Amino acid sequence: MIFDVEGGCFSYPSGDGVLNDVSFSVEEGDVMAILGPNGAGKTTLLRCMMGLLPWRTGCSRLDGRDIRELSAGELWRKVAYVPQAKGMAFSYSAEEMVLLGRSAYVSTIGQPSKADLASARMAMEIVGISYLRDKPCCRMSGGELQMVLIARALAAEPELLVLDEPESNLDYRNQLIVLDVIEKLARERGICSIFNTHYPAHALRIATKSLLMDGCGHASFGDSKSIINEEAMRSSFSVNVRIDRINVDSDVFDLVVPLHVV
Ligand SMILES: Nc1ncnc2c1ncn2[C@@H]1O[C@H](COP(=O)(O)OP(=O)(O)OP(=O)(O)O)[C@@H](O)[C@H]1O
Repeated sequence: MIFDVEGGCFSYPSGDGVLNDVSFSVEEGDVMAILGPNGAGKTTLLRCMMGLLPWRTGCSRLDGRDIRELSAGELWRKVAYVPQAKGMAFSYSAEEMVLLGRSAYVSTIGQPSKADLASARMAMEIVGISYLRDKPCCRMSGGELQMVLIARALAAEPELLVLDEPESNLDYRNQLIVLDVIEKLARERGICSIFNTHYPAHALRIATKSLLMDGCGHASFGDSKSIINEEAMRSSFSVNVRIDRINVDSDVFDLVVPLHVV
């Protein structure tokens, strides 16, 4: 699987250009982080790249084919979207919610098959939430719901997962669990993920590639360790940062410390 965007430009009818000539490419096993200040266009980019908003110029391609040429079924069998886990009014149980991820495979009048149920249960096992099977989504914590939404996306057996700020609103433990799941899916199953984040340290922790937006619609793309540097962070966020590394036992961690506003 190769997913790429070439020369993507977009502006809302109301205003200025939000995205100017954005290009990137990811493939099986990659994890890509999208970083940038508030309002830089991260969510807009996610929506444009999946075809939910129309590129003014440029295109998104899946395995070399412009996604506008693909049927909805062809696209959504390969790409799954994980929205932000903001409280949910649905009284569906976790299992029912995860089964919705099979909708690309179930006809509108059909019932989920045994294979659909098996896929849903496997997805819950992969993200470690089998114990939540019967819990109603409306009574879940943000962390539990985030994992259910990731499992729902996985139930579709996608090749590309697109996640909108998957670690926002989560405590330290749940942040690490979500990051570990994304990293493990890439490493063990080759599932590529693209995620928006406000945490550069998270990008350095799990993202092979990063796209850093500058607030004027432009973006730099490349290996995370080369893209996320002190100068680029200062230029993009107008904040001085210190990036350092620490060794803990045999692991190396990148620290990104915001120092002060420029
Ligand atoms: N539906 C819309 N109509 C018009 N302008 C919009 C719309 N949605 C977003 N915008 C504008 O587009 C710009 C980019 O918004 P977007 O939500 O993509 O930024 P973001 O980087 O995801 O921000 P944040 O980090 O705050 O979530 C902002 O100036 C925003 O006000």
